[in-house]
Amino acid sequence: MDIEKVNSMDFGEFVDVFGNVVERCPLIAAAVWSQRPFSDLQDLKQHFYAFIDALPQSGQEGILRCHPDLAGRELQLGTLTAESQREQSGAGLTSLGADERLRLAELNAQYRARFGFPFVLAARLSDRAAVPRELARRLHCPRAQELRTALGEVKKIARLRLADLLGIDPARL
Ligand SMILES: NC(=O)NC1=NC(=O)NC1=O
Repeated sequence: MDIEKVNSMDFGEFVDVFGNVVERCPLIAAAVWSQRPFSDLQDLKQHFYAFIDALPQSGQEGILRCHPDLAGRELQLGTLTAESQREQSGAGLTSLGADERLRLAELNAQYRARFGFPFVLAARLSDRAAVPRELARRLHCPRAQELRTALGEVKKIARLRLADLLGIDPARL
């Protein structure tokens, strides 16, 4: 998909296509649509990032809270979005042993208890061994730093999802 096609989309089509670039936050795509026309595909991505960066902290934390836990209840219940299901299974999180799943659940609970939002990481850039390691490491970070780190992961997820939707290599975004 090229930038002319993106710029030609009406509101409904744009949100249908890009509404889950940020997990369960179609409002972001709705807001980005009003910024068209985009000069190129990188500019489109930058507008998603700029919206996230411009939010007050409460809004940024709200974005994190829209993310399902890694290897959590939604994965067990099969209620993940298609993108999240692909990302989590791609990281091997659908084939964890009971002890691995329990350890992740415990770490996720500790993380959420400490920060008040869920642990977010770009699962496609990680794997079943790295996820608990990263979670355990980030659990001890200062809150302000951890919020920045988590939003950075949201942007990585968004870039990979955008690249999929546009049919291009993520390195080009
Ligand atoms: N809590 C999370 O990090 N969730 C997720 N990361 C991904 O890459 N996909 C998800 O659903």
